[in-house]
Amino acid sequence: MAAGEEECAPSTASSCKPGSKLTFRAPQQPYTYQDFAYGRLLGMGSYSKVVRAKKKDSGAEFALKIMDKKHITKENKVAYVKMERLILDHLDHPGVVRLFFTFQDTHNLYMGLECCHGGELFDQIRRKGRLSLEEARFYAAEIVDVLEYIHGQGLIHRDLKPENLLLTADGHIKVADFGSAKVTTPLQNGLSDAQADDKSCTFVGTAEYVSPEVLNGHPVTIGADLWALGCIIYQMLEGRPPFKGGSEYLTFQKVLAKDLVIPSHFPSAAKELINKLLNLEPDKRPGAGPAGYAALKSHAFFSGIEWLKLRQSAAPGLAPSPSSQGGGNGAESDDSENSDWDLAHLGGRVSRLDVSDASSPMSSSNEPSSPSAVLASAARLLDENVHEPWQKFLFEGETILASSRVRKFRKLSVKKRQLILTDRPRLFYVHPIKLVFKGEVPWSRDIYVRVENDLKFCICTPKRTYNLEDTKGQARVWKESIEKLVNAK
Ligand SMILES: Nc1ncnc2c1ncn2[C@@H]1O[C@H](COP(=O)(O)OP(=O)(O)OP(=O)(O)O)[C@@H](O)[C@H]1O
Repeated sequence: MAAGEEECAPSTASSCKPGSKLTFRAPQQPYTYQDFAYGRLLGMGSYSKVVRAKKKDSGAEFALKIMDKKHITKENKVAYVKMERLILDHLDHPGVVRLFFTFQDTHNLYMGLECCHGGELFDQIRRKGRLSLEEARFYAAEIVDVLEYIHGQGLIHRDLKPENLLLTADGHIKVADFGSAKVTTPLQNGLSDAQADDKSCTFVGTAEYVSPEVLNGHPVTIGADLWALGCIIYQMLEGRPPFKGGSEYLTFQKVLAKDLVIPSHFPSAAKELINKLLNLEPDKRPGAGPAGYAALKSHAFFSGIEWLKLRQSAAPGLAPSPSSQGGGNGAESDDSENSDWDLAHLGGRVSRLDVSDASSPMSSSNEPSSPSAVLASAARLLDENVHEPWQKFLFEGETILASSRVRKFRKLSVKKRQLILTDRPRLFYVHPIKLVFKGEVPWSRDIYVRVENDLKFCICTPKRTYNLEDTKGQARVWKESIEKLVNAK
């Protein structure tokens, strides 16, 4: 079979006929993970790790998205992965993250993506508190520009949120994560939405950005992405999303009721646009009506935007991550001149940056050997406080590996708890003030952690899912810490 051609597997998510040949712009390559040197962890998704990687022979740099095959199968995400691969292969726009190649080995699937050094828009909002009108206008315009393209290609993203809007080193927006996308018109590569699990009427997306019609089970239209755009513009200007309850359920109630307060400091054009985008009727949102995108692009909020020169114009400056303060343009640190680009470099860092796990080919003899050694650093990261108050809950010889204050959600209640992970291993929570033992997450090799964003995460056990929020935004560190221990031999 020629490079770039792949046989269409019978179970593929696309509608192509089994046995027919697909030609990919981003071919499946015979690479192995040893063909790359690795830099820092760029991000964690619910079923992937994304790490900076450099091809050893060419020096070309990528964001390598690594997906554990077992996890994907267990989580029923096979269709999502295939969908994302086919869509990224098809899309060709400066505002969409480019896919260059894929490869696989026994444990993992890999996607070689264009690396977005500026990180997530989510982090820019968090670091700056809120964005200025000019910054918000620029980012919103770039999002509109790329949405017009995506919708014009017959696709609906369905999970637009600041975590999926990445930034290049010079601060331009790139949309990522097309795993939840819906195809409304079959693509040239044969992809249609004839997925086994037709998701057109099911809830897909993230609570804070999901539109009311999706919650009501109506078929999704491009209006769903325009609703999310309204939420994102609000969040850029205010620092938090417009609909946010104490739990997912309460967030949904706010969305359904359009329980919205637009802050008085918003300029009137912003207020008006947000209100229009958050119209309860999807086809009344600007961009979704008969006038198409012209109605959106000509709105007063975008006055002064030169739509055809957006990508050539100077983007807002990036706020650096706290760890890279003091140098550069705000793009994430660990630049190629200074970093080691090898596995020892990964293993030498705290577990947050250690993207390998014991069962994957990313494991290396350079890694600290004992789980405690790896996790000791994570524990420091999670909680600067001494572990003194929690000692009374430990068995003799038991050591705390990680501990931090969390909010624990169950049904409609929210409780403050201290979550504690030990080397036994044990994972339990206590009342942080009364110092009373409150419960334990039964430990098993089937535990895994789903990260929703920096704050929110779920610890999933075969019998129960624990919905938690780390008040210091260390959800990803919890995932790394717990799963590292689960996978430890
Ligand atoms: N090309 C890239 N360049 C830089 N960072 C990236 C890139 N792609 C992904 N990331 C980082 O990795 C994170 C997870 O990636 P992605 O959203 O694609 O994973 P996922 O498993 O599909 O996630 P989700 O849980 O949102 O479905 C992103 O939020 C981002 O921080």
